[in-house]
Amino acid sequence: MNKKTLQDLDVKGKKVFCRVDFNVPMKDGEVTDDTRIKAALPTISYLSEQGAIVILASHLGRPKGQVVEDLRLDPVAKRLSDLIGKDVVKTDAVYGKEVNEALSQISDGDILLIENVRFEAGEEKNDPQISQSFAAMADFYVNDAFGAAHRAHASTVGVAEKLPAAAGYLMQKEIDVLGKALENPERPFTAIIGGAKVKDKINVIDNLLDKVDNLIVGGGLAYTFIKAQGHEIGKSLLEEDKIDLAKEFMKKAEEKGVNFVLPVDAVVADDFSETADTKIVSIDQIPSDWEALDIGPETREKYSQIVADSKLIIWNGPMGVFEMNAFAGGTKSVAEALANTEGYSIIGGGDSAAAVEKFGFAEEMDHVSTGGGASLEFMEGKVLPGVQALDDK
Ligand SMILES: Nc1ncnc2c1ncn2[C@@H]1O[C@H](COP(=O)(O)OP(=O)(O)OP(=O)(O)O)[C@@H](O)[C@H]1O
Ligand SMILES: O=C(O)[C@H](O)COP(=O)(O)O
Repeated sequence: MNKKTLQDLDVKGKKVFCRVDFNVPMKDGEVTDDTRIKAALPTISYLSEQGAIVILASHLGRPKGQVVEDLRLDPVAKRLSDLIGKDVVKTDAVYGKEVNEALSQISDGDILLIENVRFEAGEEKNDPQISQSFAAMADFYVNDAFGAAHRAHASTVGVAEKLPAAAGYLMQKEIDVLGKALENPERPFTAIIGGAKVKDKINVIDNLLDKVDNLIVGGGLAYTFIKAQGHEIGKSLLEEDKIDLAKEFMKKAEEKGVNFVLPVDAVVADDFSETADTKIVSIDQIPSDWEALDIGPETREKYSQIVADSKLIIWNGPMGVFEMNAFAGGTKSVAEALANTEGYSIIGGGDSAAAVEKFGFAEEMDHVSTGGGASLEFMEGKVLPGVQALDDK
């Protein structure tokens, strides 16, 4: 990475405003998945051990500039404190008198978490007044929030422009792993793209077709491609206006010598429900009033074999409606293949990360990105504003 990192800052006795992505799932006031908090610990511990005063900032949910009681960061502060084995001071304000008072009472090495930055309307607008308030609190800015690096907000971009700004360890690792994979891949390089909508994955597929040896498509978006091949897909997910684009992608793959792989069979259901009647059919035999909700056994076998034969695999988006047990088998098989391959396995965040976690394979993966939208935009080849705003080396 060509950006400054923690090693470039002398933080002893200084205040560091550190943006993290603590946008974690919560239920009844408890953090239900602390993956993102754990992922930020190396940076937080390092800053604290170096004797910096660590001012942490994060968003949680989308409160849209209002105070939403359920989106306060107190449960996060508690979990962080348990994980790091140290008190974490939490303020109810994002900036201002309360935060300044708290800061005046803490010592080098201490950690303070300000309130959900999205309680302030100016955060998402990258309002210069808010970023100035953040900058006024500190001597340095560190961004460790890879998951929010695709957002150009006051706490991710504005403040970075007002202070000496460097990447934290998590940010550095995410950019290094994903960047290296896309720029200088070990081959065979396989991308597996799933999920629901072609329109959300257009730029990812387009960018990956320039880089991969195998492009595997699964999930709901596969059926627009199956339709483009001339097969009937019954009531399966279809984006009619993307059929021509699907044809273009298949043509581009052929021209580039990319092995473009689509399902050969599917689990079809007579209803979008856990209790629907289901059967396995060949991909050209989808009944007109049924819908394909998972890849079939032959497809699973085929995809798993390609994964086993690859040196590098990047996966984004589930193979079926994995939230329902009846249609989770395809996603589980692919997750298992990634867990078992000798190739380097990268999970592109969001639903796919949730799926590998659900099936118990997360530990087996080489890299599970903490970014959902951010990893997707990175794979699209976009420059992430939160990274761009950091100081060059
Ligand atoms: N065959 C299918 N028919 C309908 N929906 C499907 C099918 N396969 C997968 N899905 C649904 O796709 C959804 C995920 O799609 P979406 O495009 O939102 O995810 P994603 O954003 O690609 O995932 P990620 O968060 O990993 O980037 C899941 O909720 C899943 O149930
Ligand atoms: O969960 C995420 O993907 C990040 O925290 C970004 O959240 P956002 O989509 O609400 O900006």
